[in-house]
Amino acid sequence: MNDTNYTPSVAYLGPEASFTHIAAAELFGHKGLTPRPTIPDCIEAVTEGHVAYAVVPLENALEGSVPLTIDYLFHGGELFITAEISTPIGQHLMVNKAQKDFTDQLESIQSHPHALAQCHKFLQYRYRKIPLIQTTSTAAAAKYISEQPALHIAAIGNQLAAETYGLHIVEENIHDFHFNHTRFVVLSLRKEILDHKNHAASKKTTLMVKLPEDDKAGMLHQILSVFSWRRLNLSKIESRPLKTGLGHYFFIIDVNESEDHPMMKGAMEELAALGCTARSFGSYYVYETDPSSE
Ligand SMILES: O=C(O)C(=O)Cc1ccccc1
Repeated sequence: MNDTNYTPSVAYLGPEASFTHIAAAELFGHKGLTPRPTIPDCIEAVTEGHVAYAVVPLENALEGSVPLTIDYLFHGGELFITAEISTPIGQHLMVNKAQKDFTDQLESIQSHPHALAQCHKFLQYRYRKIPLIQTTSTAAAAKYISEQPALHIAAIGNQLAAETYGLHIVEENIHDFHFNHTRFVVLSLRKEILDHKNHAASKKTTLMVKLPEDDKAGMLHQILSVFSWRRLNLSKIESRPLKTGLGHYFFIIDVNESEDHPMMKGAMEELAALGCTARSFGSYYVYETDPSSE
């Protein structure tokens, strides 16, 4: 990103005109981007060395974490986060142009599960009886309906998808809450920090913390105090299943500091002394898209 002659290869959750595509293009430009049909395909493209980076959605302000990304990132354990970009998300209902006069006859509405969930109230009140069909991305839904002019189906996705696939927008901005932002992360096999020349950004570190096997009362409190007395601000803590048994969890902790900060080094040492396993997924810049594009 700093060297204008170098074009990294970047896999993103496609097809063309997905929200992830927009986020990836914002960070890397359009050269070198290659769509993959699913989040695991994006991640495998990196782990198998086909591309240098993958851009995938990690978390949405309305819906929370994207489970597939969390699963492959934290349970895979090979990758690092090298940058984050947070973008506003506007969801629109769209149909094939051949269907624009038949929107009262819809037989299904398709989109990524997060997009369907972001529009839950709209769908509940306006299209209560219409089956909702999950797709691998919003753009996959848009592309599919563009190929099916005879079917009474709609997709939920962004403006670019409507333009790219020549669709008719039935209703704009159908997401239930105005503040609908998604965090996308750039993953790499190498621990590095992507420095985007034009954007000011804050730095953050993502940790995966596992409690000791002989869990004791107050353990989570002790973990939090490791950060609090050092004045290390946390921007997220989330428990996720360890997948070893009911009630077994690990914690994803985001700290608003770089891992090479002396206080962070001390925090990691204290976590180890408490018997926790703490793995850093890297320190990285957090970029925001221009709010005027919302
Ligand atoms: O990138 C997409 O288009 C996706 O389907 C993932 C997604 C879904 C909803 C909001 C942001 C990203």
